[in-house]
Amino acid sequence: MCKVIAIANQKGGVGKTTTAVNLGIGLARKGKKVLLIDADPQGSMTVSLGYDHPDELEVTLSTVMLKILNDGNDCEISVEEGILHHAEGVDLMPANLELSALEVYLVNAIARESILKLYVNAVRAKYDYIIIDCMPSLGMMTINALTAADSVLIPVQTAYLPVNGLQQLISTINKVKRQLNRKLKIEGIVMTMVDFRTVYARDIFEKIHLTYSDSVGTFETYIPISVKAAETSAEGKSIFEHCGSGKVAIAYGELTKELLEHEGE
Ligand SMILES: Nc1ncnc2c1ncn2[C@@H]1O[C@H](COP(=O)(O)OP(=O)(O)OP(=O)(O)O)[C@@H](O)[C@H]1O
Ligand SMILES: [Mg+2]
Repeated sequence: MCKVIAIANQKGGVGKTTTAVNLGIGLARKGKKVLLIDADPQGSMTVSLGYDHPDELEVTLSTVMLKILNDGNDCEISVEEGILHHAEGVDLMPANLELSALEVYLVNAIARESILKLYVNAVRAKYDYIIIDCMPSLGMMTINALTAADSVLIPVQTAYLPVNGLQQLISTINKVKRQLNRKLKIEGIVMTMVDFRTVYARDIFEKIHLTYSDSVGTFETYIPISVKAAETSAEGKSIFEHCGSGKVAIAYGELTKELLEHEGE
């Protein structure tokens, strides 16, 4: 059975892409077959896996989504089309700027929220996990990701208390759940870039736990701040390859285990 997880938060720079890449590769290191889907026109996931010029890629997520939009249910999707195979054992459906044009196009399309889901359904039999890296907005691409997903994992940066933003995200998730995807679950909040040297970090950390651990769920594992994490995206590697003994690699290893425990594995 394949599980599809969207990594979402409309706030920018909270660690969505870093979490999607390292959780995906963490799962692959545990023997799982993993597809990473870059659903952000910035192509950060594509670049951080070492594909430095996403605009030169011939087939990307926007190519396959456009095909589905044009052909509807008659569309034949080849499971290999556009897929890149990364050296660390994950597959990637890349993205580039064309995805923002597609997002505009989606607004007037029939079944506009379910286009990514049709793609995911066509390829999911091949994988144990599909992880979708969302863009920092609650626009049509993120709605597509939430509609295609079984669960959503929410990275939250502990630099400030993100109450309003989180409420808005949770209410969007609930709306998608009511109207488009009844089975959507919240996998939990993961706190990222945690820096207990700052005055407020522990305070915010505890407040988030207190406020959300029952209602939404929070992961026990948190991701500490480290320059090593920032370096990996420039290297096209995971944190496990870049600095396997460091605290961020250990944390992403723990996060992977915690996620597998959700499945009872
Ligand atoms: N644990 C960490 N410690 C230090 N820096 C980190 C850590 N995790 C991520 N970063 C860095 O913080 C920046 C933002 O991270 P990332 O790109 O993963 O966030 P994002 O939520 O995907 O951003 P966007 O909203 O633009 O898509 C990047 O430069 C990344 O390398
Ligand atoms: Mg990102």
